[in-house]
Amino acid sequence: MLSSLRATASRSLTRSLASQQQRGFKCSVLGAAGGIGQPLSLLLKLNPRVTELTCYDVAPVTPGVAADLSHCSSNSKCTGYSGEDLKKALDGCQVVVIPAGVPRKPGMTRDDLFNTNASIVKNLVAACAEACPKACLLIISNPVNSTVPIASEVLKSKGVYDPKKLFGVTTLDVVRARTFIAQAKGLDVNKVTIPVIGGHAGTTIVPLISRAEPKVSFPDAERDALTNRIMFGGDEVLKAKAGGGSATLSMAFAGAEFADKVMAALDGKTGITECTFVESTVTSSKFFSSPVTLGKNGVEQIHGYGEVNAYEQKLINDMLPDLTAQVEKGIKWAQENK
Ligand SMILES: NC(=O)C1=CN([C@@H]2O[C@H](COP(=O)(O)OP(=O)(O)OC[C@H]3O[C@@H](n4cnc5c(N)ncnc54)[C@H](O)[C@@H]3O)[C@@H](O)[C@H]2O)C=CC1
Ligand SMILES: O=C([O-])CC(=O)C(=O)O
Repeated sequence: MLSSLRATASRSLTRSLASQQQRGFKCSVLGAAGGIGQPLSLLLKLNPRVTELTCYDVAPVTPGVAADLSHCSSNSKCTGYSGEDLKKALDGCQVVVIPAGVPRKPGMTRDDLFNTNASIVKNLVAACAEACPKACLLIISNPVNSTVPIASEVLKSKGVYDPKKLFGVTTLDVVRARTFIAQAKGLDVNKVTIPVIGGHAGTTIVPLISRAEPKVSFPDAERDALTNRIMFGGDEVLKAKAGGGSATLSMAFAGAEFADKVMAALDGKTGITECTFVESTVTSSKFFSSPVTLGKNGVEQIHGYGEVNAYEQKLINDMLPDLTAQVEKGIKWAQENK
């Protein structure tokens, strides 16, 4: 009798421990040998939600990058692929993060990258459509305002577009806003939240400082300077690197953070809301970044940007034509380059 009670108790303990266990994810980084790709792959290799990581890049060093990562003593397998082996890297992936493509040089806008990066993103997303059509795709390659619409068109043409699973990664804008506000007000950065909406290029990046938590306020000149610094944070790094590339380490941090949130939500964790650039009806732009609740199937609910002050509303109104044009440029290019 006692031993049967013990067996029942042990079975129920095992079941309850199993239910607490995290689901494991197979992830891929495309562009994994690059300035963002390498530190991003490292952070994903160390993420306990990741059980398998594949690294793909056109650079022949990529299997070596993966061999290097595979020696890290975390509970995930890591393999590397280059050249023709893209589909092998993507096979069975649930999450694919794409930082492949050329970065800016000083004096360039993100839109100047369009001609090169549009076809890189198109080809990589086409391979995802064939090898892992149900994966969540997290696009980092610039210009995000156009590459995400391009990705949507490619997925549509392959008959596998699920708008709930396509994300433009705008997390770096939020990371910068949190950091700069925490520095300005002497706050713990881990307790600062702020929505940053719109797109991911210059003035299309709109931080809603009036909605930061904890509440903060600035004299107008300081608010203007802070807003400008968040909008042009990428240029600050570009200038500081003086021809040596754009933001890589902070982007890897932001990309790994966003990928972790997506995986946590896929795994059933509730209440995760992040700003991300998705197909949207919040404004007249077909794609827009606003707070999005993530769930078991990717996007669960797209929230409006809520109440904003007159200053922020003007920033939104002023940039919407540019954002819309950049989105439409991506859609048109993809439709003409099937
Ligand atoms: N969304 C965001 O917030 C941010 C986006 N970016 C963007 O991320 C992209 C990558 O930046 P970095 O890592 O600094 O550049 P990088 O030049 O250091 O690395 C890019 C990598 O992509 C690889 N690549 C090129 N074509 C490829 C293809 N067809 N398939 C697979 N891999 C390919 C290259 O071999 C290289 O290793 C740029 O477009 C940059 O503008 C950068 C920072 C922030
Ligand atoms: O500025 C760039 O070109 C890279 C980028 O998107 C950023 O750092 O926000």
